[in-house]
Amino acid sequence: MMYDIIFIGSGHAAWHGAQTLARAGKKVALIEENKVAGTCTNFGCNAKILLDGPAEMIHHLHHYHGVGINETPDIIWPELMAYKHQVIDPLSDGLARMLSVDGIDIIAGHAQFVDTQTISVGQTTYTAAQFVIATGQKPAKLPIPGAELTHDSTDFLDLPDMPKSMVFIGAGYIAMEFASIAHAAGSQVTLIEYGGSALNGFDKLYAETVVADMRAKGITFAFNQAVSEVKALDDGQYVIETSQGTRFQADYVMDTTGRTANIDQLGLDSIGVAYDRQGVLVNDHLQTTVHNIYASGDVISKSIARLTPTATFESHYIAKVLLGEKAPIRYPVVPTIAFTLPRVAQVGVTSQEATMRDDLQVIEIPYGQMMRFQTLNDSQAALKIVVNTEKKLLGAAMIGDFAPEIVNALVPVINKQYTRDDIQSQIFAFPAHTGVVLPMIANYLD
Ligand SMILES: Cc1cc2nc3c(=O)[nH]c(=O)nc-3n(C[C@H](O)[C@H](O)[C@H](O)COP(=O)(O)OP(=O)(O)OC[C@H]3O[C@@H](n4cnc5c(N)ncnc54)[C@H](O)[C@@H]3O)c2cc1C
Ligand SMILES: NC(=O)c1ccc[n+]([C@@H]2O[C@H](COP(=O)([O-])OP(=O)(O)OC[C@H]3O[C@@H](n4cnc5c(N)ncnc54)[C@H](O)[C@@H]3O)[C@@H](O)[C@H]2O)c1
Repeated sequence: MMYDIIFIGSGHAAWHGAQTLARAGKKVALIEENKVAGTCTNFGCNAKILLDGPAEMIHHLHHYHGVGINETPDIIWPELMAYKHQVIDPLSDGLARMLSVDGIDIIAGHAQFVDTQTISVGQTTYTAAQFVIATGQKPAKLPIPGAELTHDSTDFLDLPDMPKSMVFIGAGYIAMEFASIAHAAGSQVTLIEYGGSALNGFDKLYAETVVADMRAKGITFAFNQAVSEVKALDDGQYVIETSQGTRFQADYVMDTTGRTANIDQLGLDSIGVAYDRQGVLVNDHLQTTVHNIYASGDVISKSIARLTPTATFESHYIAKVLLGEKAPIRYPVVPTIAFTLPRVAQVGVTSQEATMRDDLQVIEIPYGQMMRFQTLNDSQAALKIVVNTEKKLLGAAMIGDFAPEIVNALVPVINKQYTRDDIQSQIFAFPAHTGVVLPMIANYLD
């Protein structure tokens, strides 16, 4: 079969662009070896945020302990997991149906390049004028004895019962988010982190505040410890040893030490597509070292955050390029959120970066303290904003239960370089969190 464009993968890095191209009259196929719709929909964001819901609710209720609420409900994990299956499982077929309406073919199986115009799936070959590698990432496995005894994020999001105790190796996004969920669901949780801090990339103070909050709830952290071996005990538990000589014991061990590009057995070497340890190399048009082959999403070797919205942005951009766009890709600021309890978020220039530059100022706004009638006793809620000498917003870090909504509200303020008047000439609903924070920020703009 001859196509105009074949996407390898069917996640956000693929299907948005595929849809645009098909609607523009191109003959398009997606090749998918697992569930259609990729990681975010099936094994990532969507399932995660659904399972986090009751944990978030309990976290909110805690703010009212002693001031109107005295009991916290329990999470019935098997019931919640059944609900997750009910909501998440049909999404894949739903997307497949939607894509077929646009005339997009979905080919099931593992794709491997034969040459720069041909790809094989099992015994069948398909040709295309252009290809997009959108194969994402897979969970990393530590190269240690007993690695096969550890579990990954996909296993966690499918747990039929919540183990009594869990060890997370690492304290990045996945470990911190899942540890919060597991703890709320009754598990005794320990995180063992190789570095000296959690949530690298987020504001240091806010990341430390989240760790302190999690510790206060009873979650254990061990920093500066490299896990060296995992052993199974006869009673079904596991021992986790570190190079520093510390031993931990738990019913379930999660390897949450990062993710690596899905480029094995794709045949990249044979056709000359270059890659490094981070993924496929691309130019500023997302073109690989082979002119008719592009790459999109998590599989790219890039400094930009590997997130669903960035994968979606790249997918849209590639569709435009394949339809004649000449301009190089220009990323707007990328907001990112760790769905811990409390949440932390970051967009644009970080406060750490700003403190090293004379032309930037960091302003702290402890809005949780200032707006206690509204912030549900979430008194730690706070923002650090970065403004330049022209008093324009360049970045912001924040902590608090409503950080996900606030960070998104700040995206246009940064991208469109809003002035004070741009904000003050609009009416925002009150007492919504964004309706409080935006006018506060306006005071610091010109
Ligand atoms: C647990 C977890 C939680 C996350 N939470 C968030 C969040 O809250 N917010 C956020 O923005 N991001 C989140 N992410 C990141 C987000 O899921 C990814 O950035 C996003 O899915 C990337 O999309 P993609 O299309 O590049 O890759 P994927 O969605 O991984 O899609 C790649 C697809 O390619 C297929 N594939 C691979 N190799 C082949 C092959 N050779 N042949 C055929 N098919 C192949 C795979 O099966 C997969 O379906 C999370 C990730 C995880 C793991
Ligand atoms: N909310 C979100 O947007 C979200 C949520 C989950 C995942 N993601 C995506 O998934 C990616 C992967 O997440 P992740 O949490 O697996 O990776 P990560 O890179 O965020 O964190 C991995 C952590 O493991 C630690 N580590 C590495 N080797 C170790 C060892 N031997 N012993 C102990 N600790 C060790 C690292 O120091 C790091 O802190 C993220 O970078 C992001 O792109 C995003």
